[in-house]
Amino acid sequence: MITRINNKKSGKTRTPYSFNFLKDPRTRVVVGLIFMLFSIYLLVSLVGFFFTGGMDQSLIDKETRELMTNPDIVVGNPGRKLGAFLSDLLINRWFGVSSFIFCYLLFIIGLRIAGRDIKKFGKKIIISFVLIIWCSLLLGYIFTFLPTGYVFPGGAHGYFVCFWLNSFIGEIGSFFLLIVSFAAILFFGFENAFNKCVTMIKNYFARRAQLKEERALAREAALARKREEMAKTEEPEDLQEKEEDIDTEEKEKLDIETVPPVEDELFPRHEFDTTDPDESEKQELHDPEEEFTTEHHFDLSVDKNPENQDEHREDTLPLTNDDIELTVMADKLEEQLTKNLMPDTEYDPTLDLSNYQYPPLELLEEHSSGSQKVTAEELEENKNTIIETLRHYKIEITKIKATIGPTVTLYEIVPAPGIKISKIKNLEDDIALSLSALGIRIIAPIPGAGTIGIEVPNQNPEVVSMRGIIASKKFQESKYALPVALGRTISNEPYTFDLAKMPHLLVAGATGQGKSVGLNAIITSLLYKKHPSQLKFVMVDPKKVELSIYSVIEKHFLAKLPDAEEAIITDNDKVVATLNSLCIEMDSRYDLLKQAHVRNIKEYNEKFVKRQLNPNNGHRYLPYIVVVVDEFADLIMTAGKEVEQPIARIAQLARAVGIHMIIATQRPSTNIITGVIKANFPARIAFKVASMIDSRTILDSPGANQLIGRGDMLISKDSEMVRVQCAFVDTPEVDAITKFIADQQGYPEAYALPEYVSDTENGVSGDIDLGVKDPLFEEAARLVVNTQQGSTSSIQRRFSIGYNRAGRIIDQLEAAGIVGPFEGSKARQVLIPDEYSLEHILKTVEF
Ligand SMILES: Nc1ncnc2c1ncn2[C@@H]1O[C@H](COP(=O)(O)OP(=O)(O)OP(=O)(O)O)[C@@H](O)[C@H]1O
Repeated sequence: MITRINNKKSGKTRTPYSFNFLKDPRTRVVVGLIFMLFSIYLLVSLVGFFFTGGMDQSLIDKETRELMTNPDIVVGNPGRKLGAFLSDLLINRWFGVSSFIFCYLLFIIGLRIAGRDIKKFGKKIIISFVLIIWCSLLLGYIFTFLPTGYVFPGGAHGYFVCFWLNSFIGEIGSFFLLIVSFAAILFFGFENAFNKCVTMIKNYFARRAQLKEERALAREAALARKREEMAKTEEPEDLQEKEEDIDTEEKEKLDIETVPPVEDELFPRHEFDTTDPDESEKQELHDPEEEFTTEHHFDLSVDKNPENQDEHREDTLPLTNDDIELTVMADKLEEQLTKNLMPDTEYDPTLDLSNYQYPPLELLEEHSSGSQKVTAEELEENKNTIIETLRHYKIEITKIKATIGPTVTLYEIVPAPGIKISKIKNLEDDIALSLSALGIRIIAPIPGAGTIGIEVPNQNPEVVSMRGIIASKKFQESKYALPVALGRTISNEPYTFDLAKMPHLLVAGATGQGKSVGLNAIITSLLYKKHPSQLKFVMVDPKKVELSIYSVIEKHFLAKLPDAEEAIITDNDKVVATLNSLCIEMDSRYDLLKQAHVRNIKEYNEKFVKRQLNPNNGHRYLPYIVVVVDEFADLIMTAGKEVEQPIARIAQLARAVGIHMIIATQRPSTNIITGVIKANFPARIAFKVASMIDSRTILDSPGANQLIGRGDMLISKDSEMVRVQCAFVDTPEVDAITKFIADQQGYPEAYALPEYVSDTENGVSGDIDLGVKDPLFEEAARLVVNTQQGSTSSIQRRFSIGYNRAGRIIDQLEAAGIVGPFEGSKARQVLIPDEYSLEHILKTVEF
């Protein structure tokens, strides 16, 4: 075996050294042992030198040959002649006291030869030599000013080099050189320790400053309480006098500073679900609520009980009862503070991808239909036909007004007094026949207008370009959480809405009527307005072709299961797992909201951005999640209840936590759009459907069957129905947008949804394989040590993983000796005090 080490002199070229003769492991062990024993022998001799060196001096000064051969010469060093000789050589003539490092060097070389793997062996050797030289210089420098006996602490090397240095750059110059070289050794040789020291010092000062403020605050609070109590018990006339007494007395004693009142946000109150054993574990260990309660119900008279005082004495200096309590309170505050020390600046979720560019408008095309506008003749003709047809049925009208839309023109009529509205409504088909046009829709009356509307399709419908809608002021200036620009209304107004308010969408339409274009319009408008950190899509596409176009933006905008290969889900089994995983995500988001005492994702994220929520407690910035299911019918047919249930659950609950669903189907029959689904999707979009029954299924009213197709749609929400011409966005445009996004830097991977283990898999997972280290093991270990909380649920929440996996990680942490065993309702004990010790364990832990 040929091993190479760094050449110590140049540090650049590598000189081979051969352990060929050590090929036999037995030889290696023996030689290694010799080195180690010799290092111990040397250590004993060096130590002995300090006791016997003076006496031995005259003996070893004799000629070496005589010293070695004459057995009558007896030296006092425990290593006898050789020991005395080597100690004198190393300490006095070479490097002084720092020669002790040679013992260490020999020992680790011995270990290495014996076959023990020593981490960073080369670095250790180099650092040892550098330290030998540096310590020798330091001692040489110090002892140029101090008298020495028979020992030169810096050795001849230290003495002579310093002597020369002092003459060359002076004592002060030498001093600075030593300091600088020491810092360099620390920095290059002990980089981790150096950085740790710097951060520790910084943290220490930051903590002290804040602690001082909080201590003063706590004292002030206690004082105020005492005053209050006094006010209750003392006679009014004595009160003022007493207060003054307390003020001066206590202030002198406690050195009170006036500080602003505590803000609740600094210590967010956490609530825990006591039904979850892990949560109660956590509660026992670090329940901020409990700490709060302790602070607020703090009563100076409580601890008159000597038993309680004893309890407190463990961590306080028992001066007076008041002092005991104040110190306990201050300690609790300190504990809180260490957990809550966070930077002052607001958290910027977009910072990870701060160079992200939103897609420019130029990627969209202008689908101009040129001269295809409604002509005056067409208007006049339609107007006359309507009047004549109605007259034919003895319906007189007093006024008619036309509003030209992109696909249809709305003729609003005001019937003569006494004409029943239902009569006109019943003539719908006759009027359609007279106008010889498909897609006539009569709105009787137009809500709020007091008129009757007749929508007549234009001979040359206009294509509404997505570009114009996205460019519209209404969309650009919208402040919606999830802004969607969908098309133009009958009066040519851009139609926009906030998906977050819908909160879910059901989209139906017969094949080829514009459903896919509609979905693309919704998705692209979101892509135009949202940063990747704010929005994630979960895309389900059983048809495998409709949404695949978005696969390239996986690392920017898509979310998927941790083990999924494709971000666009096409497999029905995966859909079930994904929907259930979304339910877990929903539940964990609810937990977070509950802990943060907010009602919805908007408030939660606002609080998080203001750094009022501590990421160490599992808090994280929550992106909105939009689930798009294209062809829901396929799913229901194959997976039935398995998909219906989670969809219904998400639809019922997910609004507050920012999960929204858009499900589309071309078969709006009642066995697909079931009562449960319908009840939970109040907002619905219908493209043209085949029959009135279909229209009723989707909209609860007829009308969708009378649409003219090609993006003509009815949107029903809040019991209001709007006819909108969907904006047209062509596949090449979507391609350009996704490519523009995909070409930019994204996250390392798609947004990971929590792992979902189905019940059937659960059965198997009983025998957890502890032999394979979980990929999250190290990160979880750091989390546990940093927060000093060993609970499964915090791991589950922090990494958005399933309970089983989090449990397996906790078991592995226990096996590695990082957390203690399961203790029922109590939290597991964290056995490692700090990250530094942890890193050491992580290097050595083996599975
Ligand atoms: N908003 C629109 N404006 C103009 N033309 C449109 C619009 N929407 C759709 N079309 C036309 O209709 C065609 C079919 O649209 P689309 O692919 O969206 O139908 P679909 O309902 O998704 O059909 P399928 O269910 O079979 O996928 C498009 O290729 C386009 O020519």
